[in-house]
Amino acid sequence: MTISAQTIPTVDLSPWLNPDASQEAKDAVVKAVSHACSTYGFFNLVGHGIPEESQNKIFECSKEFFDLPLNEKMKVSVDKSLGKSFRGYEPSRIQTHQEGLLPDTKECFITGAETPADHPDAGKFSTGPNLWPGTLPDENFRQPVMEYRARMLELVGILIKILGQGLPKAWGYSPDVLNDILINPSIPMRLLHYAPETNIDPRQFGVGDHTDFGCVSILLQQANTKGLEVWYPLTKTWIPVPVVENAFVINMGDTMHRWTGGHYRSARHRVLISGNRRYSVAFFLNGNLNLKIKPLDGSGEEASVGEHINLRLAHTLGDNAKYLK
Ligand SMILES: O=C(O)CCC(=O)C(=O)O
Ligand SMILES: [Fe+2]
Repeated sequence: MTISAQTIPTVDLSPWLNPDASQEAKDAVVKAVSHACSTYGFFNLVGHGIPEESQNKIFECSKEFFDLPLNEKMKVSVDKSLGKSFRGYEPSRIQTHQEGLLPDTKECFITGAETPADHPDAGKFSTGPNLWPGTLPDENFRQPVMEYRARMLELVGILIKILGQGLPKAWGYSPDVLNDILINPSIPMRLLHYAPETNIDPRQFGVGDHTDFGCVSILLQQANTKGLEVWYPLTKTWIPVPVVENAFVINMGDTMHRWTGGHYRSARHRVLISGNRRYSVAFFLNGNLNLKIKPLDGSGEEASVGEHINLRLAHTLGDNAKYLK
């Protein structure tokens, strides 16, 4: 038998969201998600109920922000965020994912759960107030960004429940076993912009070969763009992830991989650069940073979610890890 994979699977969430759908139809969603996450670690999600206006709006926000002059963007750069909260603008060519690669060309704007500066945890890793550009009116930027984040949090909560139900029955856990990750979670979101590049060095990527650090990532790709690729170990090839209309790309991160003993795979992926501009939005469920997770298959040691993610991020930042100090 030859193993070939042209692209990642697509899963329709609508039976899960439909109160009139049969139990069989809901079970089929669990099966499809579980299979996609254990085989590829990636899938396209359709039937998610998030209106297209909401998707269009977040791209409008991205364009408004990235069109600002560099000096305006630098007024909210991550080095200005409180302590280790890691919010705001991250310029191009800051993060390097692999030795031998040049730093990523992407620029991004990072937000997280809004924690006021006087909260006792503000300034701890991934925790604190967001930075908002003073020149963009709240109703054009802050409000729609926060609304989109709220929708993503709701969606990731649904995905965690499905993933809990899809764990191997032989492990004997309650389907709620993953739910504690959703208590006061770290949920960074990156508006991403890939400017058109000329004279492309083969060591340069929009985002270099990496795995995500957290539990579940939800990515929205701009229509009619390309560049995202996933590594498929069975064929040892990079599979392109073309944009599927009205779909989110869902992928597993390292924390989920570790927690499930590799059952849900954190797959390597990267973004190629080209002469074309591209926007995307990546929402990451890192999860409750204080939670200690032990591989559910009994395969390894307990680890703290927060320490694991902080170390992984610092590694990719190299000298720029000063932003986390
Ligand atoms: O922009 C994309 O398509 C992917 C971005 C990504 O992989 C990341 O930010 O971790
Ligand atoms: Fe990623």
